[in-house]
Amino acid sequence: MSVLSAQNLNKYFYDPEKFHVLRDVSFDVQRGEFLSIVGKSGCGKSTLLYLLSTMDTDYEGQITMAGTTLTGRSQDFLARFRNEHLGFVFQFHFLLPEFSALQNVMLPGLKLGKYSAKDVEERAMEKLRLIGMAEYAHKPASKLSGGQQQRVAIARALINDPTIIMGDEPTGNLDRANTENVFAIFQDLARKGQTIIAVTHDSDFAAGSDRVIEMSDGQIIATHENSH
Ligand SMILES: Nc1ncnc2c1ncn2[C@@H]1O[C@H](COP(=O)(O)OP(=O)(O)OP(=O)(O)O)[C@@H](O)[C@H]1O
Repeated sequence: MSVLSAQNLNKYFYDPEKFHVLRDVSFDVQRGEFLSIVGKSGCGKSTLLYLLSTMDTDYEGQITMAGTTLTGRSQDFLARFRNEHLGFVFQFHFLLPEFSALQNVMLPGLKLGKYSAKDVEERAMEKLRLIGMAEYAHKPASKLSGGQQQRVAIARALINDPTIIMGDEPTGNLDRANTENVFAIFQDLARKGQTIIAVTHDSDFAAGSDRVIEMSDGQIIATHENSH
């Protein structure tokens, strides 16, 4: 079953001249699929992810996610939708340094307003356990290593049980050992049925996902299914 459908996405920048950055991009993502988006620097990967994340609404075409048409919706609607349905893992973790790992993971859960603070805390601990970080729950984020911080960022992305996890270079700032660790967490999540879409430059990361979309000059030029 398709959980995301992008239809004929076109996007232009006007800086300083009109630049056609996404050209008729269409694809579907199935529930539980682990999808990588690859391509040379500047081909439009991050721009595409930004559209899919509902953060950029200035485009042509249509995006449907979890049965909901997102194109043409108000900012309030999209903010609520993001909180409920999407989890984000970026190249830089953007944790609040003075807050503990647990508090950082809890924040989007408290913001959603669906569960009591006690329930959010229990859920946050469960997510930290899932990614092997429970023993660091009460440490300030600033006292964790880069790899540990990125794992906490993954737990934070999971707190509201998102329909889709979106990653923009989720291992881009990590050394080899931490890259492998974070990738193993993504694979484990995918095996458990989590839908993941990640932009990556890491060919090993892409090769370990279920399907790879390759972009060039704002277009999809190839799609490969990986057999594991
Ligand atoms: N706000 C903007 N205004 C004008 N041009 C932009 C803007 N953001 C990105 N671009 C241009 O759009 C193109 C696509 O950028 P994008 O960041 O999506 O590429 P990318 O494939 O993610 O690259 P990288 O792998 O280096 O992150 C590039 O040529 C970039 O210079």
